[in-house]
Amino acid sequence: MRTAYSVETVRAAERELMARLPEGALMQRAAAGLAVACGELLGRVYGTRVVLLVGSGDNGGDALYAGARLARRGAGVAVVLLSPERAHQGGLAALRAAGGRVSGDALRDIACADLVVDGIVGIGGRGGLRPEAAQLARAARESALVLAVDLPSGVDADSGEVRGEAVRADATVTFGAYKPGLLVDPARERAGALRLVDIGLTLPEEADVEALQHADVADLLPRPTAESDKYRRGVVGVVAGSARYPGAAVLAVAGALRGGAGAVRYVGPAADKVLAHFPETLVHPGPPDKAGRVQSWVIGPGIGDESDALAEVLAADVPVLVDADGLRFLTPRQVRERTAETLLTPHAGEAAALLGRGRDEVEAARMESVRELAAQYAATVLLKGSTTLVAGADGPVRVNPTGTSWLATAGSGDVLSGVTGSLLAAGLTARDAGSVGAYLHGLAARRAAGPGGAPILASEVADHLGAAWRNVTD
Ligand SMILES: NC(=O)C1=CN([C@@H]2O[C@H](COP(=O)(O)OP(=O)(O)OC[C@H]3O[C@@H](n4cnc5c(N)ncnc54)[C@H](OP(=O)(O)O)[C@@H]3O)[C@@H](O)[C@H]2O)[C@@H](O)CC1
Ligand SMILES: [K+]
Repeated sequence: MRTAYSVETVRAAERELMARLPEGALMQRAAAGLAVACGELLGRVYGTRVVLLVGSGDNGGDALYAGARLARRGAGVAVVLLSPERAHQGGLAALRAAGGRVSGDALRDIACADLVVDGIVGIGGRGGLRPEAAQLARAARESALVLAVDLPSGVDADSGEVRGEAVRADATVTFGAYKPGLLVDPARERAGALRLVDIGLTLPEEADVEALQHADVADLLPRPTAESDKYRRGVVGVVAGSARYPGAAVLAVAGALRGGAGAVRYVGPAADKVLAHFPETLVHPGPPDKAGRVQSWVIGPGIGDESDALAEVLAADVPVLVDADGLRFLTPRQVRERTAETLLTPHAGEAAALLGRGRDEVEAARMESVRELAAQYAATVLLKGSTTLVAGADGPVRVNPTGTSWLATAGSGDVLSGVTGSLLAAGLTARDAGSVGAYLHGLAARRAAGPGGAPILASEVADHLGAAWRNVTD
């Protein structure tokens, strides 16, 4: 599991450790790790040109000490001081002693640099870059590799929000723990390749944000045993599609058949189309409460105005996943009254409608939005997007690390609903089903898109779910 911790938690852990170590020891650890990462990014150190952008805090201190190490190994190091009178004095002295110099012409030095190190601001930052820093960051981006110290300056460490301009880095070296913003867009996209330098912090067991990795997913995936039959493995009921949108039914069933449940029961008007594609489906014209037993329901993709079916499904005492059209008729009260789990899977536009705000506001503040929805509905919420998030009423927010922008294609959400609902039927909690479903779905899309990337169909994502599953468990 990759974990991330809020600034408050990281600061508390730092204080606790600093009290036990000689002054400056933590910064030296950070700087040593940073210098190694700079060397690796450059390929060689001797004879290279490095520019440090240094702000008024300890983030700049890290950059200065790392710069001193690089200068001692033969790099030409120039520092641009954004706030000369407040720069870290010890770091500046160390850089000078190692042969580094203060830049007299920032833009010219940046134009000749091989590497620009962004030590403008770290976890003490507020808001986007100030104008002078923004200009330097743009220049750096145009002419050199950019490595961010702890965080790309200008991004919010806790939420991943970018309010104004921010550095766009090729790589980010972060200290002690990943910060939530490094895993969540829009900030994640500014961070480039991530590297964690261990500085010896002791962190709480429960993280603020976590991202499943292959091994975590392999542990969570349902596995049939010798005693399993199709009913014991779970039956997922799918209420999807309509005369107008029969394809949504086919795609949701395509996902559900590959999500680990023993059987898929389709309920709705597109049974013929579903059977034509997947003869293994059990079908029923409805209503859902007459369709037979299921261990979970998926409702919503392409159902149009079928609000009666929604009320019936929500009245069932099994986990329910509500997606797409199903979200249009949902009230917080209906969900809060349920005893079994509910998983809502909106994209940003649907989340915005549920929250009564603009889509852009949700995109800009994804973490806050998903947490707020989960609290309002007392449900688990999977917010789809470039970094899909899964949040419950409490506990860490899960970030999906396997997403790809090729997934932004019609019908891919229907496939996700199906596979995730199937995992619910197989007995996973809503948090696990949501995060495992998103993980497999993302991997399947990457496989469908191929190594170089290419447009994909939602049905191809479904076709690759089996390969994604094997990829995780092999
Ligand atoms: N603690 C430790 O043990 C360790 C800490 N470590 C390192 O320290 C970093 C945290 O250092 P920090 O607390 O000094 O804050 P930091 O982020 O450098 O800057 C804050 C200053 O920036 C300014 N400022 C604010 N917003 C701004 C903006 N948008 N644009 C421009 N400037 C802005 C603001 O000053 P202002 O101008 O507002 O008065 C404020 O004073 C951390 O990220 C890690 O790298 C490592 O060495 C490991 C050990
Ligand atoms: K930084």
